[in-house]
Amino acid sequence: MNVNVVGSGYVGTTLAACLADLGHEVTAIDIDQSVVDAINAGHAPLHEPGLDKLLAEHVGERLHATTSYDDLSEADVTFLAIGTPSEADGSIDVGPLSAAAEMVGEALAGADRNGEHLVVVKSTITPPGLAEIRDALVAGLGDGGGDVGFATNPEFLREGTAVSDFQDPDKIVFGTESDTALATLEELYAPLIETSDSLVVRTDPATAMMIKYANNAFLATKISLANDLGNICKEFGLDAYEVMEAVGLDDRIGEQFLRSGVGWGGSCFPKDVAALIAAAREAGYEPPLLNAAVEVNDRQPERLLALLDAHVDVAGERVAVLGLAFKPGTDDVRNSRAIPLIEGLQARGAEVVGYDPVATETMRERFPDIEYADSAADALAGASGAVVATDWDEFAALDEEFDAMAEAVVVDGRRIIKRRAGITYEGLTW
Ligand SMILES: NC(=O)c1ccc[n+]([C@@H]2O[C@H](COP(=O)([O-])OP(=O)(O)OC[C@H]3O[C@@H](n4cnc5c(N)ncnc54)[C@H](O)[C@@H]3O)[C@@H](O)[C@H]2O)c1
Ligand SMILES: O=c1ccn([C@@H]2O[C@H](COP(=O)(O)OP(=O)(O)O[C@H]3O[C@H](CO)[C@@H](O)[C@H](O)[C@H]3O)[C@@H](O)[C@H]2O)c(=O)[nH]1
Repeated sequence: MNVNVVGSGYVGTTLAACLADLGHEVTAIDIDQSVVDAINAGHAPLHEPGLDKLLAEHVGERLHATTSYDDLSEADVTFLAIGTPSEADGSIDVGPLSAAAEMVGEALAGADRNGEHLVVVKSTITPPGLAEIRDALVAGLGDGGGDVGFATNPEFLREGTAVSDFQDPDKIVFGTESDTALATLEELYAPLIETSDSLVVRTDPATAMMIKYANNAFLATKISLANDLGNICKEFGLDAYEVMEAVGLDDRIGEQFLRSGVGWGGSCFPKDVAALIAAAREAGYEPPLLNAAVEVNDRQPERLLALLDAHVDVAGERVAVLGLAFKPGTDDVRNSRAIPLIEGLQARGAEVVGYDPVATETMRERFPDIEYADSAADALAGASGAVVATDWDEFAALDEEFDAMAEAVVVDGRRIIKRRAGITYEGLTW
């Protein structure tokens, strides 16, 4: 099939590359010329393992990128993969997605088309917010929208494993309101459905989006519960990892997303949980459990710093922050737990030095004035304390690097550092 993907961020670029890999002709559209240039040069505009390889394989063949909406109507399907960032009250800013929907409508209006053109919302948007996107599309179409369909197809990929998550998902959710739209999405995904064990969920557009929010709310709350229990374990002098490993053996609970520590960050969990709370509140319901999940998460960085305070007064001292990305495998620092840690250290008068294997430049945009080291060893040299915000594998191998610290106090927010003689080691929940 012939497909447009509007928006070439983490989701859009992965979607475009993976659809090309499934055999479709794909046009990636983004308003950012540098993003388009990177894709056309066969490079991912962001750090995502496996994406460069797919782009190099398909760019110039079945995949190309452009800033122009002019030829959009030649495709059968247009995905919207635009960001839906948070507003101050937690609700999402639908402006960019709305604008893109209207631009798609305008590009489709009156154009010669081969049967129904399906516009699919891939972005995460609350069920009540969906109407605004449809309205924007209809406004763009004007009188020319007779055979344009509207659907949702929420995305469940994780950053750092986006390509493999897309290629082998647990489930694929189609939110459609006509047989034609459902048939189009099933044809598009057919190669993937045939080759993977993915379960297909067929529902309406709003329910599909609620599934996405419920999924993320459940996972974020699961981690917060692990953190709440982990904090209790720490007070009792027990190891939360030993406890939760055993708890996870229960099939009804499952072993994943029970790793306690400095909490959940990233572009999705904080934003999506906040958006669901805001939309529920707007609809007249205040969700106590989701509010508590956020509260537990917000407190973890300060609990970590309190453990550091118990061993060293960091005012005027050099303190290393190991890991800046919100999780390993990505250069994304959106809502990274490293951010409140850096802010907390700065508030204590510490001289912060950050290190991350790939996220230094993205964090530099957020904190231009702290020092950035080229290696964990350089960050630790002369430091009077170290805090661990990201569980990059390379941190597990750190050993004699701690000997170069002025005071070897290490507070681990991710249980990645090996305890050894000569360092004062504190785990957040163990
Ligand atoms: N990042 C994830 O892991 C993930 C996973 C699942 C779902 N989502 C959801 O998917 C959506 C996209 O997330 P993302 O992280 O890929 O966003 P992103 O911010 O990385 O990328 C968005 C892209 O859209 C482009 N853009 C903005 N307006 C445009 C327009 N009018 N026309 C064309 N391009 C335009 C931007 O230049 C940018 O490159 C969000 O709703 C997010 O919640 C994200
Ligand atoms: O046991 C765990 C698991 C994760 N985390 C943290 O939780 C955050 C999110 O991790 P993860 O879910 O792996 O990454 P994301 O890329 O944010 O993916 C989530 O958000 C995406 C965007 O909506 C969804 O598509 C995915 O299904 C969902 O897992 C990170 O800060 C992790 O460090 C923990 O603290 N403990």
